[in-house]
Amino acid sequence: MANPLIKICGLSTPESIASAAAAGASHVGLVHYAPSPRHVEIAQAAQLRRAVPPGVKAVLLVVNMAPDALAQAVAAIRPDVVQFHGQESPQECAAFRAASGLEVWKAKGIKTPADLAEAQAYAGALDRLLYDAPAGKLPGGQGIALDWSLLAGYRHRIPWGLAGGLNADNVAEAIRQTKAPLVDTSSGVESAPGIKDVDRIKAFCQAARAIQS
Ligand SMILES: O=C(O)c1ccccc1N[C@@H]1O[C@H](COP(=O)(O)O)[C@@H](O)[C@H]1O
Repeated sequence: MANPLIKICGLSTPESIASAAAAGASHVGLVHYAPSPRHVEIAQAAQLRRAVPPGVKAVLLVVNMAPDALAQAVAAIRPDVVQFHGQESPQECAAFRAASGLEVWKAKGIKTPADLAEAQAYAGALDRLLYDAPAGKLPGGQGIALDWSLLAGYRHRIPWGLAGGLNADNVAEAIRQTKAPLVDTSSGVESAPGIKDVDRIKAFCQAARAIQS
């Protein structure tokens, strides 16, 4: 199995972006969602985006954002990828993808086999589906894992990734069970909500790459 891509999300300082890149992350995420402890304003996100080194993709995470506001945010930040993490429909994702020309991901909360089957309706509308635990108080960033056994052996209709409660201690097992081609973490590499920890980022990336089959 090839090494999975690694996304470290919820970064809010140039130093944490540099740490994630140095540790081997393929993607770094900026959260623009006011209720989140990882929220960054547009101007700050645009500055942080300039700190993302070549070869690492910048992901802008948004939740149910109005199309005009999203277009303005994208124009200012210039992300490589937009990750929708709310109730955005396949039609909305497809329309944004066609209009922006950007790579588009959509996170879906998965609790049952039916949820997983329903998520495949996004095939054709996206570049990647991201499976997460179902929304709680926040739509994501909750540190809660989904039941990985749901994904074991599943025939996905679209490129995908695994999010939700991943950390250095469990990511290897999550990859072993699910064969995830991309793993995504936020709260699992923090010392407190919104505060990224360089050593945890390093340990996560090492553990994600250590798996062989
Ligand atoms: O990180 C947040 O605060 C957040 C807020 C709103 C939507 C999504 C958010 N985070 C994303 O959720 C998944 C799982 O996060 P975790 O590893 O369980 O903390 C991931 O894609 C985060 O980027």
